[in-house]
Amino acid sequence: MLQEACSAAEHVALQLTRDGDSYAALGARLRAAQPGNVLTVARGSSDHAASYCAYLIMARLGRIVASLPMSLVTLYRSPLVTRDALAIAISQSGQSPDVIEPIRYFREGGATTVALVNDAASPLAGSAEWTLPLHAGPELSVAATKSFITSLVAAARLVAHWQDDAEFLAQIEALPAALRAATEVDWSAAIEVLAPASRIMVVGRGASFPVALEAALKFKETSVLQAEAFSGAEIKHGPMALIDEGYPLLIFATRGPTQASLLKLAEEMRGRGARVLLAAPADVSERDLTLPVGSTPDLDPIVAIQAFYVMAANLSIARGLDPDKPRHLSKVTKTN
Ligand SMILES: N[C@@H]1[C@@H](O)[C@H](O)[C@@H](COP(=O)(O)O)O[C@@H]1O
Repeated sequence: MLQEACSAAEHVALQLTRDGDSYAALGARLRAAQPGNVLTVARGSSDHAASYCAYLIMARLGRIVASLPMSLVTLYRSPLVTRDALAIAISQSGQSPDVIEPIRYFREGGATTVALVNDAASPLAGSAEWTLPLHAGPELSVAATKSFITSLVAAARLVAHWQDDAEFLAQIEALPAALRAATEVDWSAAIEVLAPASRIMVVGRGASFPVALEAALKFKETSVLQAEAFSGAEIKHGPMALIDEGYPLLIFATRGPTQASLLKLAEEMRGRGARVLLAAPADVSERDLTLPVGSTPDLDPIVAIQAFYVMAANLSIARGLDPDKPRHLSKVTKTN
């Protein structure tokens, strides 16, 4: 896991040299077609990448995006309207029927279908009209790392080309260097707190919420740690009742409109006795962990999760586990 996570920068660099014409052609098609409905289809870590993709599309293009509810196509056989739709699937393996079947359904119904997929020979890759490979190389560890990071980058490229935004594209080009630097950040303070922990809340908001979801899944998969992700706006609507003395909270306070509210939340939760691990950029003096940044706040989550992955792999080992062999889990899980 650690090795694969640390190789993300080189795979992102490779991805950025590939498929530029396809992304540009897809961007032109989307600007011309102006899809009315946009939906994402993905599972596990890939679904968290899809949440980031949805955030970028909504924030930068103003299009409303929904995550296709599970089972609607595969089990309910619901007669979903496909006209004017854009369906985006994200997957490392491209194997799960509940990702493949909806993409086939939407394609047959005339929608624009896109697969951001690592295995370019997979059934998913063959099902979508537009297949954009992640170029993450073989990923052997059960826990997705480099495929997640390359999915986020592919999502950002898709949006940049859809917007035809040269500035955002240039900012994306700077990601490999930022990712390399992020592998060097020292998050050992988190390991000290979390090695003996039995539960944790992971908090993000806006662009950082997808990485909070991803971090919580990694804690479960590789550290057998009961972890729940919440938006900073949700904590007070119920979850806060769980907070008692020493309750661990990891907060991803990336830059942007939500940062101030997350810093305030950190202070308030400290006041209630929580053991807060505030991950924030270097200019935030009250941080516990330094969050590396990208060239623009919308790319910060990509760099943030890179720093987190290094810590998560080491935490798993500190807890006496093998991050590459989580119990009960498989690399490829086929659900329908
Ligand atoms: N244990 C793995 C997860 O880590 C992964 O995120 C999910 C989605 O996989 P894929 O991206 O291949 O569709 O499948 C499995 O359940």
